[in-house]
This record gives sequence, structure tokens and C-alpha cells, in this order.
Amino acid sequence: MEHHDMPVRTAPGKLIDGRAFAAGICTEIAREVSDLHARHDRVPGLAVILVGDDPASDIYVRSKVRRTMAVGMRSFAHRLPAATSQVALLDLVATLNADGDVHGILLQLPLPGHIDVKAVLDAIDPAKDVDGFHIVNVGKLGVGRDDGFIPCTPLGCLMLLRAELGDLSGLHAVVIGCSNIVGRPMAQLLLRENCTVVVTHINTRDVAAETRRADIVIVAAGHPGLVRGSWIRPGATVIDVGINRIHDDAGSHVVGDVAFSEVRAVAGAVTPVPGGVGPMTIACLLHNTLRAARAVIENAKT
Ligand SMILES: Nc1nc2c(c(=O)[nH]1)N[C@@H](CN(C=O)c1ccc(C(=O)N[C@@H](CCC(=O)O)C(=O)O)cc1)CN2
Repeated sequence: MEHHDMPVRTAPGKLIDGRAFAAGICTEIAREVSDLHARHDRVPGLAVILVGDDPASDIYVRSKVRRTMAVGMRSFAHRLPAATSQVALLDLVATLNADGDVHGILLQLPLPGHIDVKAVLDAIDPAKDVDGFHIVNVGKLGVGRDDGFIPCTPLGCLMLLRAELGDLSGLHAVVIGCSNIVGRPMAQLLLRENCTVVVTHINTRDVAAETRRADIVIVAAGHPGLVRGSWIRPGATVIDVGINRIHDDAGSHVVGDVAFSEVRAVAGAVTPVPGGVGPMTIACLLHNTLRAARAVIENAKT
């Protein structure tokens, strides 16, 4: 009998099309925005703050502004120089907190080094914190409450997982990376779904061995090609959150954190990069903004 390190598959794993899924969410959001406008003569507004001139952040902010307007919401973009002081930034946040036309506030990360990120994030009104980074919203997720805002990338991953797998209860999930933007909130969300959750990080002794046990693998390590096919349990669902810009002979392109063709050969389903989790991040931002706006507009006494 022939022996293989891995079971031989006849077909590669399914590609999870995050771009198409995100487009569907945005179509539904646009319908709900139009309905809100028809019933209350108000539209949701999202303020985006960009400090400095990081080229990737600039692209993400442009995309957020474009998509906000495409679903019929109002967009308020605040582009500030890299030398902006903490006091000036806090002043802007206070102004936006008090502005009735602004239902969501997003501070694009990363910020220049002289800014105390925690202090600025915690100055945002938690009811307008559509990124879910305010300590109140972090705490709500931490204790399994569902009345806070969930960070957009993990929320997008969860939506894709639910669509793919249905009930996640009892599944073994491994989250690779423990950032505040992705890994930690992702782990909390999966716990809330009754998964058994392992979070690996830089000091984990054998990440590959942990990953081989997983029904669900979420990779947010910022390390191109980190996860190999041999790490994946056959049939597992793999969500690749990595966005790494590579410059090679073929030019400049974006790759994720998994060795894609190897992993796809073993996995049951995998998200591509680009076109997987990335587009879900912005769709979930608009989802959170609609929720924030509804809470205000539908409860307003006229
Ligand atoms: N305040 C925040 N800052 C940052 C967040 C966040 O959720 N809130 N996440 C990332 C960047 N990000 C949104 O801000 C983001 C990243 C990637 C994409 C995306 O659609 N990616 C495409 C590929 C894009 C490319 O070619 O470069 C894809 O994966 O298909 C959207 C949003 C850090 N900062």
C-alpha cells in the first residue's frame, strides 16, 4: 500500500468568494439605507479620520469613502498631517462625537508614533465606535455580550464561516496571531459561537501541531506563506487574513499568510487573497455604521 503524508484529494478545496459575499451585504445595506431615508428623512453618516500619509491607509480610506457613498450613506473624511498633535486629534473626535449627522467614527490605523492610540480610541463615543476598538466594546465582546460593536475584520471572518459551515458549535478553531484588531476579537467571537479556541502567537512552541487539530484555521500573522499544506487537517476551513505586498519579477502583488495552492489542496475551503477577507472588512464597517445610525434615527423623538 502506498503511503502519503497527506490524504490524496481529487479536487482542490472550495474558494470562499469574499468579494461576492461583501457585494451582497452592500446591496442589502443600500436597500436598508434607502428605506431608512424614506421613513425618517435621515441617512447614516460615517466619519473617517486619517492621520499622515501611509500609502496603504490612504488606499483603504479612499475605498471606505467610495463604498460609504455607494450605499447611500454620507461620508465625512478628515485627512490630517502626520504632525497633528494628540490634542488636535482629540478635539476632532469630540466634535464628531457631538455631531448629530455622524453616526459612526473610524480612526484609520496605524497612527503616527507620537499619538497615544488607546487614548484617542477611548475618546470616541462607544455608540459611534463602528470599528469596535473602544474599551467598552472590547469589554462587551470579552464577556460574550452582543450589544457592542464587533471589529470589522473578525466580524467579516465570522460571517464567511457561518455561511460556509452553519453552526460552529463544538468545532475546534485555531487563531494564528493575537493582535487587538484581528486575533483577540476573533478568538472571543469564536468562543461566543461555542467553538473550542486555541490562540497561537510568537511564543507558541509548535504552531503547526496546534493547527493540525483545527476544523477552522484563522491566520492573521502578517507573514507571507507561513501556513503550509502539511499544517492543515484535511477538509478544514481556512480563513486567510494576511495582506502582504510582495515585490518580485512579476511586479508588485498582494499575498496572504497561507501557502495558497498547498493549503487549498488539503483544505475543504479557503479564502483567497485578494478577494477573501479584505472586502468583508469594509462591508462590515458599513454594517456596523447602519446599526449605529438605526439606534439613533429609529429611536429619535420627532
Ligand atoms: N481603523 C482600522 N484600521 C485598520 C483596519 C480596520 O479594520 N480598522 N484594518 C486594516 C486595513 N483595512 C481597513 O482599514 C483593510 C485592509 C484590506 C482591505 C481589502 O479590501 N484588501 C483587498 C486587497 C487590497 C490590496 O490590493 O492592497 C483584498 O484583500 O481583496 C480592506 C480594508 C488595517 N487598519
